[in-house]
Amino acid sequence: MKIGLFFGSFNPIHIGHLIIANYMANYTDLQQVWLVVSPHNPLKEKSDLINMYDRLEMAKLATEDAINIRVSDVELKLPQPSYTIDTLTYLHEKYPEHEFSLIMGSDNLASLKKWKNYELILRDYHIHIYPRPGFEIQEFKDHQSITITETPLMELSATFIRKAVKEGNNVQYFVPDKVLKFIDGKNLYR
Ligand SMILES: Nc1ncnc2c1ncn2[C@@H]1O[C@H](COP(=O)(O)OP(=O)(O)OP(=O)(O)O)[C@@H](O)[C@H]1O
Ligand SMILES: O=C(O)c1ccc[n+]([C@@H]2O[C@H](COP(=O)([O-])O)[C@@H](O)[C@H]2O)c1
Repeated sequence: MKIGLFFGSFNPIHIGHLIIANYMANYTDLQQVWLVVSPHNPLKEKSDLINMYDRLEMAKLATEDAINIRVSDVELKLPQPSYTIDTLTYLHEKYPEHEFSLIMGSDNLASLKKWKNYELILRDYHIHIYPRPGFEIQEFKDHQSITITETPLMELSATFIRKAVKEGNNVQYFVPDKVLKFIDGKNLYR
């Protein structure tokens, strides 16, 4: 099966992520998208990161009824911080029957050279890029491993949502209802 891996902290998952996942899972040649919850992105501060089990749970709640979208907890069991090449190698060995590729925003493509063994990622895996405003696709544009998609965009960030919740603002519709209830029920991000 052709599976697109969408890595993120998902702190929390929001409709910006879900629009990308749905587009990739249902409008491209990918048959499934797996949301891979990263305990700790090697290039990000850990400061306002809530625990990985709550982030995993929210990703699952958000995609319970989704078509062709699954959530993977693989990085929760691997060493931290989570280097994408290590996760790809692990998945490739564990599921030889699947063909894995990556789903990545143009913001991440712009900093790909800082990733561990990025040349190996580019050599061995296909990458589906979606545009992020402010991050023009320049480098790697014509690389054989890169496909640029026309994904609809919703410019929302988890940072915006965390700040809004902290300030007592209403984030209904920015995250799915089940995620909103989970955040309220556990008093997260206050
Ligand atoms: N609104 C959005 N539209 C498209 N892609 C997004 C959006 N928000 C985040 N992404 C992408 O989703 C991936 C996972 O993102 P991540 O979980 O770090 O979320 P984030 O909203 O960017 O988080 P934060 O604000 O905490 O940095 C990243 O590659 C990021 O570029
Ligand atoms: O492998 C790396 O070196 C690497 C460096 C930076 C980011 N990543 C992964 O990319 C994913 C999305 O990154 P971000 O910055 O949008 O949160 C996240 O899950 C990280 O684990 C991976």
